[in-house]
Amino acid sequence: MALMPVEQAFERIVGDAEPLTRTEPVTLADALGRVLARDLLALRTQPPFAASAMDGYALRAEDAARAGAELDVTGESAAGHGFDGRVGPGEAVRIFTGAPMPEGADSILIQENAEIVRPGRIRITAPVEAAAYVRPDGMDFSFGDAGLPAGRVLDPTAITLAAGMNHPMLSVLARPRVAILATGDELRLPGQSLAAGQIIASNTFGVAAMARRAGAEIIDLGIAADRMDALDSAIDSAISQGADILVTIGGASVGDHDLVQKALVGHGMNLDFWRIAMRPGKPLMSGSLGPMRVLGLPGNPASSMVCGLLFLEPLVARLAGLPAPARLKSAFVGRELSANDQRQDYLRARLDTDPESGRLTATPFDQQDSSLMRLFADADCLLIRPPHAPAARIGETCSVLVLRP
Ligand SMILES: Nc1nc2c(c(=O)[nH]1)N[C@H]1C(S)=C(S)[C@@H](COP(=O)(O)OP(=O)(O)OC[C@H]3O[C@@H](n4cnc5c(N)ncnc54)[C@H](O)[C@@H]3O)O[C@H]1N2
Ligand code: MOO
Repeated sequence: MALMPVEQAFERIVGDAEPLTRTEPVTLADALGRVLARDLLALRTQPPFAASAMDGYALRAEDAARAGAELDVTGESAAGHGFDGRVGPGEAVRIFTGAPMPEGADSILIQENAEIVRPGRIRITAPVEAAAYVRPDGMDFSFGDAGLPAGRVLDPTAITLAAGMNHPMLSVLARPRVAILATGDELRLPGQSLAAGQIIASNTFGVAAMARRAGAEIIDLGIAADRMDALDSAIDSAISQGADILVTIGGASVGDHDLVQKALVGHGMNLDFWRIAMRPGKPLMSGSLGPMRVLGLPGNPASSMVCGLLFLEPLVARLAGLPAPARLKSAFVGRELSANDQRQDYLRARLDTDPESGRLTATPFDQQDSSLMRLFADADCLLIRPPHAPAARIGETCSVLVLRP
């Protein structure tokens, strides 16, 4: 199989992906970042009564058209405790923000424009305009009004509106279920003691974090040894737990112990493509096993991270109904670069921002071996070198993927 160009691979993996149709109820407290599954209508009217927007006096504007007019204060209306009587000519009712307008009153005199002549009597120091500081009922929304559309990502303002419309629970799209399987006889978990030749299965944690950040729920399948029976039972487990995506890590290349593809094909996986024209990440594999999508990431830590950023993150976001982070930016090249071969390079690089112009300069690190994770954690971006790009000089324009947008 020829190496698949990166853009084509993206189209094959992400192009036709649609948000999941499964839904689940969540409380308002758990709604942050979730995606509304149905249009949300108001279950009440807000405000449910004409209300004062200020602390002051409720009165009839015709009694307060000139400074110097005096009025009798006949009662009080506070939020939660309205005034039962009626405001008649020459009368006012003490009122507070959010309190119901008493009957007969049509306007609010703010208290800064009132002098207390004596208890129960005020003088107006500035004329009051008709309807001043009155919020009519339903000013925000009325029962049955459209509040939030299906597909809306629930951020703090949307959650406040949903609560105000009297929805204690919200129906949201289910999170895509991403099963993650590390493969390799050499792998142990962080904290376990290591025998000679063993290393830590570190990638799974980063790939899981990446998927969760993009909106996934994680199914941790642990580590499978490089044996068909171990791989078979892990694949069975992903299927039985209803994974939407199975991500395998390692065993994707051409070595004698790289059995992942064989095990998946044995389960009936439809292999879409294997091997892609990029560096790092060449042995990337994509396929489907029934309704479950399968992404086989290479084992090298930098390779799995780059493949995760390019393909897993946008796929998860798409299935979750969430926008993928905008990572692509333009920058200047910070060091000379040699001509590229047929694989699209993603070079771990430092990104400097000119404090005055805001211009970005990306300077790739000297070392780019795909096993180096310390450098990756130091990097701010990945500088993209297209296939067959000629040598680049300092100051040329390039594209970068920012790692912390
Ligand atoms: N003859 C060839 N050899 C290799 C080729 C090739 O085309 N011809 N491709 C190379 C490329 S490119 C990559 S990338 C690697 C990827 O190989 P695999 O996906 O089969 O990965 P493994 O061999 O299982 O592991 C590679 C490396 O990464 C370590 N590893 C594996 N899993 C994890 C994990 N979960 N956390 C941390 N580290 C992990 C593993 O111990 C190896 O050191 O193949 C090249 N070879
Ligand atoms: O693609 Mo491998 O990821 O170059 O090391």
